[in-house]
Amino acid sequence: MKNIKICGLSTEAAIDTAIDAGATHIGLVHFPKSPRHVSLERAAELRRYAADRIKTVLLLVNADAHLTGLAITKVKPDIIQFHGSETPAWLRAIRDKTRLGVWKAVGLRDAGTLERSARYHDAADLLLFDAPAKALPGGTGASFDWSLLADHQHKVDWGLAGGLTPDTVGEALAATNASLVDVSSGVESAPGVKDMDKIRAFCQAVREFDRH
Ligand SMILES: O=C(O)c1ccccc1N[C@@H]1O[C@H](COP(=O)(O)O)[C@@H](O)[C@H]1O
Repeated sequence: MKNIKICGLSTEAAIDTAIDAGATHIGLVHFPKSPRHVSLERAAELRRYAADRIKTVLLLVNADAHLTGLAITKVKPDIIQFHGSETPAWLRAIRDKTRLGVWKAVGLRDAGTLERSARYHDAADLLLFDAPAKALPGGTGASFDWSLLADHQHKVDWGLAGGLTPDTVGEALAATNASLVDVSSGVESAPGVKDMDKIRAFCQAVREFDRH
């Protein structure tokens, strides 16, 4: 079964919807420039609310050591998703210190970017391939050329993100066979406002793919 991460949640109702719909992970974004930003206090509340019903992923972008430490202590996520230009050494240090799961987002521009992502192989537990960063590093609804991933021999666990929607996720899975899909803006009615019907439809589309 494919893993499903619904990212950028900010309400208890959206967490319940994601769990009921069969998502495996929720994402909480702590990045002030994002329309989905939640304070560390709110992220901690939401994480406590989700408890062990689903894996909680805390998303940070180029946070410094102080903020990263504070975020981990307060929110106590299962996994941290680094979505900026964090280095392999930084990821290794976090993993060694915290024993948390460490995911690294990689903006996939071309085959060269994919080759260079190998530098994270012994630093991250999962690579999340996303569209290249623009004004914001992610959560923009932009997708990329999935054929880049089609015949690649992956050496670590990996997931697919970037512009996925309930209508496109089946095609994306058929093109890439990703074991995890991650969506944010594709299940919203406006930036930062999750749409419960779209969350359900997204999860249903993935489960339909699983069945065939
Ligand atoms: O969701 C955000 O606001 C966000 C902000 C900064 C970095 C990453 C962000 N989200 C991640 O971006 C990808 C793709 O999002 P989308 O589905 O294209 O909107 C996904 O990994 C989110 O976790």
